[in-house]
Amino acid sequence: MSRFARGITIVWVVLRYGLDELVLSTFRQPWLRAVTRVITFGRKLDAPRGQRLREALESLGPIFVKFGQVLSTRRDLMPPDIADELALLQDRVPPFDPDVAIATIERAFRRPIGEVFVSFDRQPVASASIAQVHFAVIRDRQGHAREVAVKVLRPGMLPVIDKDLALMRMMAGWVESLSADGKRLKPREVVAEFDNYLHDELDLVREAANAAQLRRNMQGLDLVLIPEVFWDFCHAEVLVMERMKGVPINQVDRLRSAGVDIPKLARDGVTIFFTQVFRDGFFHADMHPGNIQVSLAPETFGRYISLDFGIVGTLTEFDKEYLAQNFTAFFRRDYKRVAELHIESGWVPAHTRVNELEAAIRTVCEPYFDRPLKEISLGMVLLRLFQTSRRFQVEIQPQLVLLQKTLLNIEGLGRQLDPDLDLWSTAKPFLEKWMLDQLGPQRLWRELRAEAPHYAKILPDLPRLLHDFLRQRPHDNRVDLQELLATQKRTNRLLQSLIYGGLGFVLGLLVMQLFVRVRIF
Ligand SMILES: Nc1ncnc2c1ncn2[C@@H]1O[C@H](COP(=O)(O)OP(=O)(O)OP(=O)(O)O)[C@@H](O)[C@H]1O
Repeated sequence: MSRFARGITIVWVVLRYGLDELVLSTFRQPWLRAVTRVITFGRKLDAPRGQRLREALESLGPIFVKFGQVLSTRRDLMPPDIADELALLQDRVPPFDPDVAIATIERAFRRPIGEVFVSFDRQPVASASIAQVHFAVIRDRQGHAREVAVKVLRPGMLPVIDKDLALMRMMAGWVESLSADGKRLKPREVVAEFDNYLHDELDLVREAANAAQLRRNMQGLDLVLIPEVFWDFCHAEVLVMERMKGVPINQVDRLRSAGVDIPKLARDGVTIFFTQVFRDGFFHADMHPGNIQVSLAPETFGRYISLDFGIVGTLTEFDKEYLAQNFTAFFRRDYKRVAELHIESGWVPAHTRVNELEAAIRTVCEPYFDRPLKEISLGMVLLRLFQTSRRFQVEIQPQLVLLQKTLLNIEGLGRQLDPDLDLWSTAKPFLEKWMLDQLGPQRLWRELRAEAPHYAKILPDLPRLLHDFLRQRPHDNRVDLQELLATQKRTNRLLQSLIYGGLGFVLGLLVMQLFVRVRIF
């Protein structure tokens, strides 16, 4: 379909489902509203607006469905009724022909399928808009037969995606320029984010790399299994990984009757997530129940199995600091500190008044303390904080929005498993440890260690640099020598004060840690 015809289809769907009503009331051009009312005269719009939007996206095809799914997670931008309805969107599409999957694999590896795999199941186990999964058997480097899951990209997706994205960008531009409310919703920014997200999903090597990194990070925690990636069998369009065998996490009765400790499972989920966020700064950000299973195998009984690594979040030290400081200030009900943190970070425009921001934050946060601490949802706190900050023109970083969304998923999942889950006492040790880590001597030691390779590189050059320096000086060696001795004395004094100062600093930190431990929580 040409772009023009696709554009017409979209306009027709918009009118048919009454989506114009969602934005028209805010359109600045009264004539446009009048024209639309004439064209759509007699139209019946009984269903609620969220449902109409969901049905319209479904009728526009899988890329729009994915867009709706992504939008549903942006609760900081959407009214709740629309976000709830969009969350119902299912990325279910009929599987594509296995011969097409086989052709993609053969093209990727330039070998017939029989030479790539020992065996290959033609029947897919799952099929979504971007990819489908087949089970197969490979022979690994050691010659052992290994059961694998093979993810194959749906062919010809790139042009479809690019065409739909171009139309979405155009529509976003219209909404932004025609509607008074348009700028606040930042439609062009949302589409640009979606563009990144889709293009990332089209590169399975990227997903494989995410899986490998998470697997490495999670080793030793003994709470979660991540499939091994078989790099010899990976390509941008094909991902081959260890086949995992578990029970989907939403089959709680089955898990319970198999003897899984469900409250522990709930706590483990929170522990895994906080370890990923606060220890590694690298977290699985697509934690919906379809991507989580539980192992019942004797040697890994009760451990999580994580699947689908298309979306991960990365946090910088700055992001982690923002989160930890805000959470701790929040739990101390120190809203002034929360406001100051936003201003110190430079995210709020300079003219913002701290007390106004503080009052707004107090208004959204205080109602949470009406309930027991263990029931407070950190995801919700963050969401409210972001919504408030937006009113003060704070740009919230996408990785923090991703984190907030995942936090809501994890908490939702945890509470589903165990309604008595004490989120705060599970999360607290992580924040505590992280704060101590940031303030304590570990940080100094870590930073010195990080700089060590740099010193190792410049130290051998020092004699030469000194020699070069002296050669450039006039040839009055006596003066040079005196100067050098004076400099050396100064350096010695400086070194002495540095050592004493450093010792004092480390001691100070140790003492401070004791106070911090008492004061923060
Ligand atoms: N390593 C694996 N071992 C066993 N089954 C797997 C594995 N990877 C994927 N699957 C199966 O395939 C399904 C889809 O996988 P995945 O979620 O990675 O695909 P997707 O195309 O990203 O789907 P969606 O976008 O709907 O999440 C999983 O729910 C699971 O049933």
